[in-house]
Amino acid sequence: MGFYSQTSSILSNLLYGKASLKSATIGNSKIKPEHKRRVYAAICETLKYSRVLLQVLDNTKILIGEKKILDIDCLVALHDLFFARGGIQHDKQDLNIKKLLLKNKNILIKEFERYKTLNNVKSKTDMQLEGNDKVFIPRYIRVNTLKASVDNVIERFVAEGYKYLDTVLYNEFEKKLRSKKSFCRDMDIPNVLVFPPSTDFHAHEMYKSGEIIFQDKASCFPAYILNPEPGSTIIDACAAPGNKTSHLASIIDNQGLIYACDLDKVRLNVLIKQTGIAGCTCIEPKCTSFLDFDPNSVEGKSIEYILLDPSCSGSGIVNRSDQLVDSFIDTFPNVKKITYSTCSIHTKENESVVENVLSHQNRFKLANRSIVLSEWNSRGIEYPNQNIDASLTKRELDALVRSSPEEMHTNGFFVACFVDPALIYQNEKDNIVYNEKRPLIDFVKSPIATTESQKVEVLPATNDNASSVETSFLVPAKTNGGEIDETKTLKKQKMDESVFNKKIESNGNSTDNASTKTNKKRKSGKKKVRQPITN
Ligand SMILES: C[S@@+](CC[C@H](N)C(=O)[O-])C[C@H]1O[C@@H](n2cnc3c(N)ncnc32)[C@H](O)[C@@H]1O
Repeated sequence: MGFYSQTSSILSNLLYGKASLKSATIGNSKIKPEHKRRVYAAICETLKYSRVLLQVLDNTKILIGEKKILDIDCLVALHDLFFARGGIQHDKQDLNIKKLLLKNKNILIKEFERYKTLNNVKSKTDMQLEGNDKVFIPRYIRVNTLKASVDNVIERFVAEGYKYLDTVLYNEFEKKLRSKKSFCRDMDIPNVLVFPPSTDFHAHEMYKSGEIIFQDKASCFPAYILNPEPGSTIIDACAAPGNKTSHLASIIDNQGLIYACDLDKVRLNVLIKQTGIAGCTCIEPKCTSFLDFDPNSVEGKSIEYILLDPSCSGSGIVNRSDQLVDSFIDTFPNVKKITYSTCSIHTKENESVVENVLSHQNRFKLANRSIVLSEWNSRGIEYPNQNIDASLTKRELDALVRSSPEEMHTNGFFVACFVDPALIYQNEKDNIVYNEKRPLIDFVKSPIATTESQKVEVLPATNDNASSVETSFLVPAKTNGGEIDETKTLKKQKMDESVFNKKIESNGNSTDNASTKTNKKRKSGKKKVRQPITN
């Protein structure tokens, strides 16, 4: 793996708030010991100037039309171009990044000089981020309402000596959650509690019993926005390790049916275990690509809601997300609402995907801001676009939800909500953003790879590492840079496969808990023996 690819992947984790500087560099076993200090120094330096680097890159628009390189991939090399004595490093790796920057070297330097003039920069220090620019991400806990009420959980924490603070807004978290033993209720998402970042509840009884779940606030957005009613039939399309699945189960109060699809058996195994601990009884796990779910089968026709939360950033999905969403939207006849979410901050994986979806089909429209976290201030952003006619309007951008560590104190996140106007209730029809003018463009579908290349390595499925599992999937998995040892991953999956199949077939304890039981919508009272669909 080249130096620039490796450092940019680490940088991306840091900017998303998914790792600390030390653990991502000095404590990172994937970096050769002799390179650790150099990587650490490069990251520190680049982070210091990240604001100006991003701004210059954005202003030059050199990434427009660039399919494989994201802005974050260029930051360390751009830092070297502007600040390092020898400029961009000479070696045989990272050719694409280097080619792009060197081809545009003059434009970049000119824009950098313009930035300095406009911002009255007198020395390098004027361009550095200040100490108070560092991000503050609290420890978020979702109360699992299948097992406990939020009031009861608050009471129990108070009884343990925690100080409950009333009505704290997200922009006051940093100021008010200074004391280790203070906490508050989140004002945006029901049943979410907010603690200081260093809080660790891994050993807490309420965590072990599944009454509280570690889930970043932004990761609660999709299920909350989808808001299915009890009795609904839902696909959680990229479900593992299952935080959003258990959130959906608690929203429908276990009444209904959730097909939880995931390609990765190991991760699906974690989902089965975790949703079992959480007391979910309305989940049917399927070890399959969601694209293999037959929309015209009886099951397919019953689907009303879809939560689509694919892997993003470097996992290879970047140029396919639009097609993935599109293939879902086109096919399921009775789907009325779909959320598309990513833990990415890149417009290519977010706003551009939404634009593509709206440009290639006519059935689904964007749900209006009024039903998509209307009070949330961080919305869709403008993005480099070659096709002005197709670009999202201000109202459409306003219908999208974004979140970032710096501004909103959560991990980086994005959500769009699509609705079928013909299927939603009459009184909800004002909640749609129509854009009649958008020209429809034929969608040329290219084959979608849905197998090994997307699989990511996970930790063993134990209750104790549930939060690490959350971290492991949030950390973008670079497949192109060799950060993941595919052979190891596959071996591990093979080993876990037999355990998984045994569990499914025998309807063992944890499987039982996670399986579909009483479902108001299902007429037959018979218990179905679930079979994983394998590819
Ligand atoms: C971002 S993670 C999902 C996190 C999950 N929604 C949660 O909240 O816990 C993406 C997941 O999508 C799965 N995946 C990727 N492509 C898929 C496909 N075509 N069908 C089903 N699952 C897929 C990956 O194995 C990975 O577990």
